[in-house]
Amino acid sequence: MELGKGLFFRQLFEPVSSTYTYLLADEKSREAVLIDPVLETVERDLKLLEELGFNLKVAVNTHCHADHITGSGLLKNRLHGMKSAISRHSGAQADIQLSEGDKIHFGKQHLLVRETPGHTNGCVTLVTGDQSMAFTGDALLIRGCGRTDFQQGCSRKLYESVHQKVFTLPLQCLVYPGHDYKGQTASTVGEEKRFNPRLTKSVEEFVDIMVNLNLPKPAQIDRAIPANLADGLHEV
Ligand SMILES: N[C@@H](CCC(=O)N[C@@H](CSS)C(=O)NCC(=O)O)C(=O)O
Ligand SMILES: [Fe+2]
Repeated sequence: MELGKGLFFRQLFEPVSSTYTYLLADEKSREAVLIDPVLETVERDLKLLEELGFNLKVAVNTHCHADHITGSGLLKNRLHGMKSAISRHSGAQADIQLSEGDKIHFGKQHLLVRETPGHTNGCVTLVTGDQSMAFTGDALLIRGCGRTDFQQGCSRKLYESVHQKVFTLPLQCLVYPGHDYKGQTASTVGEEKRFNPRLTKSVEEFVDIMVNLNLPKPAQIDRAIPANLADGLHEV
């Protein structure tokens, strides 16, 4: 999809962990950013970058993932000069440690970092310069949100993050999550403010919903977290 002001955008999917990877690029300079690349789909992403003539500057992880190994480390090994990025609160290694208000530049475009802890301490939401798109990682999912029962999860913190840092964006801002398990691809801030079954509730009701989710552990958690703390380069 080519958007206004020369921003290229593509949503990519990894079916085993139901993870979305996002490719954004500046049409003119050909500089690109990948959000949440997955180890198993690195070859696909490299091929696409080469076919489209993009130069990957940064691979950014929205948080230290528990359900899949990031592709950022392998991409770094394959692409000279590319840098990895993650929140400084994540405890994970990366070339760039992100903080609230930081900008990730690619050509004339940028992504603004909004810290949205709660699913993990180091979760960030990345917002395009024109506030038309927000990449929410696992903080806000479509009609859902990230679980808060491991990795320093805190339901009250997550509720506050989403209300203060995502729901304050323009209503028409598109929401692109880190995962979807039901075949949904995107939402908007306005839709989630009206229809999200968890985050439209009071904070007390939200905490109660989250305590009672009773989700099984992600299948890959025991290998994914140690690997992702090392930028996806440590295998156990
Ligand atoms: N079954 C999947 C893991 C599903 C899961 O726990 N997803 C996380 C995001 S990945 S850390 C989550 O927060 N889910 C919230 C929800 O309400 O589903 C697997 O084995 O990988
Ligand atoms: Fe997660």
